Amino acid sequence: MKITKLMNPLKGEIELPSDKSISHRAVMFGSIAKGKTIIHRLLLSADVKTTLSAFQKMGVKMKFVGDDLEIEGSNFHLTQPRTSLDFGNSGTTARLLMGILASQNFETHLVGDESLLKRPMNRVAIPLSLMGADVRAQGSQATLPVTIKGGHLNPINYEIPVASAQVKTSLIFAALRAQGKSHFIEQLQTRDHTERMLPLFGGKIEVKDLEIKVSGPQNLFGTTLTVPGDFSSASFWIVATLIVPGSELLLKKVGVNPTRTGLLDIVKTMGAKIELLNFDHSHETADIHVTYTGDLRGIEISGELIPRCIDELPILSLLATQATGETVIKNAKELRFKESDRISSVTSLLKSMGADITPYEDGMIIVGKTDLSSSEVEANKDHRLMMTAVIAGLIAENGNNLPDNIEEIISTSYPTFFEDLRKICQ
Ligand SMILES: O=C(O)C1=C[C@@H](OP(=O)(O)O)[C@@H](O)[C@H](O)C1
Ligand SMILES: C=C(OP(=O)(O)O)C(=O)O
Repeated sequence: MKITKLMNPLKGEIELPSDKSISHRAVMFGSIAKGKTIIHRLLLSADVKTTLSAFQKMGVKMKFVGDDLEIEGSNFHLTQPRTSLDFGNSGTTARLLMGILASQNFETHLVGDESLLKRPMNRVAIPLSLMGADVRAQGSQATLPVTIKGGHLNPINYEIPVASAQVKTSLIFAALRAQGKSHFIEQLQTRDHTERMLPLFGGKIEVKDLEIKVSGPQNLFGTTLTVPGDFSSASFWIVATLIVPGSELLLKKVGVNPTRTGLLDIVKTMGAKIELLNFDHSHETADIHVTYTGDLRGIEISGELIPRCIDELPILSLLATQATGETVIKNAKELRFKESDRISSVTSLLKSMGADITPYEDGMIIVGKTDLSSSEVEANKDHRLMMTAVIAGLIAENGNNLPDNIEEIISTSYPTFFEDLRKICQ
């Protein structure tokens, strides 16, 4: 596929697809709760379909009624799947489900695609084993294929060594079924969708700054919930607006949970014109209005900001190529453990387009402003890298040549990405 340089600004509005992290959790909570859960606006991306199919294979009944998904919860009584569970490209499905499977009294074999097979699972395998689950995996990183046999769980006191919402959530799921009170400490605040959703299902959790306490065993009860628009998906259009001269977009009903919106703080500090309108407190959504100004400056992105923008760092790196001066991204080693090693994949993508970008062990330094040139983009199973390549193509002399299966890769999180792009191109 070829993406060509835009001659006109981006204009109009987009209603964002629903949030991937929240969709995964809504399906998981609905599947382990007792009774019926109704989910409005579930994201039907490849990763979320992976989560749906895993629970169906473990006996959970679900059906669509109109646009709503209705789940008949299992009350934590899942059944052993007849085949391996294939988690495809989805790290969230793999790590969170291991936390749920840790309390299930049967053995399950877990596999994934070539990208997921490389991603470390020891971050959940170690604490879940300490709680009593039997986890067998590959090598020192405990990569997939994993065999997990759950059962009786003990509570633990555990300082989570990496800033990871996936690890935190996996442990919360396990702690809900342990005999006693578990106590976790996070290194930095990561996305808190699980902590917010658990009480909606009747669960109890104590959260104070970076400390979390969960008593088990607890039962959960089905509920009705609506998934907000995905801020991470919105970030591609925010950056597109900020780099295509004359652009102006309204992004509607986007989730603006502060643990996710580091990119808003970052682009404001860089000098962007961006505002939140129509804030809806009950759903924590807002419309984001963003306007091109053209005079952005490089900044440092580090520390507590990193978990608040972890999935936005590829597209922020593109933005940095269009800002004056140096952008320094550090404390972001976690980028190396995503769908690709995002420090090296982002560096090679932007370098191939002529950017001044230097990779480091835990980040990158990008010096702008650079006129980007066209590139033959290599196929990569990383949806966020591929969306970054598309947006970069909108400003590159002669555009970008993209891999043929790019739509399929992007459907991991954003199945209507190209439809939305066409809507705002004039
Ligand atoms: O909990 C989640 O839904 C996610 C947490 C983050 O991963 P880590 O927990 O590995 O940082 C993020 O990168 C991923 O896209 C989704
Ligand atoms: C890292 C991501 O997802 P996951 O870990 O679920 O594969 C992502 O969506 O950028």
